[in-house]
Formats: sequence, C-alpha cells, structure tokens
Amino acid sequence: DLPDGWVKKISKTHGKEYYYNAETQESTWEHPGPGTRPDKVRASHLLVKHVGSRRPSSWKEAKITRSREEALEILEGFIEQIEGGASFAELARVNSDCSSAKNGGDLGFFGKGQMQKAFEEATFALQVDEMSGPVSTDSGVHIILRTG
Ligand SMILES: N=C(N)NCCC[C@H](NC(=O)[C@@H]1CCC/C1=C\[C@H](COP(=O)(O)O)NC(=O)[C@@H](N)Cc1ccccc1)C(N)=O
Repeated sequence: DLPDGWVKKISKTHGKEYYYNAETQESTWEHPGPGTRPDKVRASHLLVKHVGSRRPSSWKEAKITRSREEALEILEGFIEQIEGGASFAELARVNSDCSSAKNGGDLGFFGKGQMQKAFEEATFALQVDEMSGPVSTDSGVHIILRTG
C-alpha cells in the first residue's frame, strides 16, 4: 500500500515503474514505504458542545446553551483531571457530547478527508498515546487522544 497522495507510474523514457506524489510534486524510483506517513490513524475524543456548535444538541442534553468560553473552561478542567491520572475513556463516556461517548470516545480508524480539517490535522500531528490541547471545530471543542 502507498502512503496517501502517492501513485505508481511507468516512466516513458525508462519503461519502468516509479512513484509520484501529486500533492508534493515528488517522484522517486523506490517505493515511498508504508512507514513514511500513516494513511489511517485511530483516536478517541471528548467533545464539549456550545451554543455555536453546528448541532447544539447531544445524547446528554437536548438543547445546549453553554457559551464557547464555558465549554473551553469545562474542557480545560478535564485536561487537568487526565493529566492528574484520570481515565480519558471514562471522562469521555460520561461527559462527551458525541455519540462516541458510549465507546469511551473511540472513533475507530480514519484517513484524511473524513473528519473536519482542524480535527484531522490535530490528530495526524499527534504521536500514538499523545493527547491534544483544546481543538475547535464546527461541532464544538474537543480533546483528542491518538490511540493508533
Ligand atoms: N467515523 C466517521 N468518519 N464518522 C463521520 C465523522 C464525520 C466528521 N465528524 C467530525 O469531524 C467530528 C470530529 C469527530 C466526531 C465529529 C463530529 C460528530 C459530533 O458532532 P456533530 O456532528 O453533532 O456536530 N460526531 C460524529 O461525527 C460521529 N459520527 C463520530 C462517531 C460516533 C460513534 C462511532 C464512530 C464515530 C465530519 N466530517 O463532520
């Protein structure tokens, strides 16, 4: 399998296979290797929605009216608890405004182009087992834990 953005081509002059990445305009004779960048990552998240969320409703609360600032304060409280040793999954299960709360926040594996850009970029920038700071998307404010 090729990392995202790479395609295999046949060189006209040499008649042999080479690899080309249209995103970066790179070309190389050798296979760019699966290890270079992960195509898919796995993550859990804890979402706190607010009045400005694209869908200000969740399994927890039919009509979410907290302000964006309040959501950020709540999320920062969870970050402190997790940094103090609390379980990310347990806090997500009880507090996340996303339906993934029932899986302890687990979203499963996903590739580029599936999640909102800010969420995708924040997740792909994390190492496995690393947690993000507050990340804002149209859904609300998230903390993300990369798990795979
Ligand atoms: N696994 C996928 N590909 N599912 C589609 C993701 C769609 C994507 N979602 C997001 O980017 C944010 C970040 C993570 C969750 C999320 C938003 C919302 C909550 O916000 P709201 O939409 O009310 O504004 N939760 C979801 O979507 C859930 N299905 C995630 C999920 C739940 C249970 C199991 C697996 C995944 C988008 N492009 O909008």
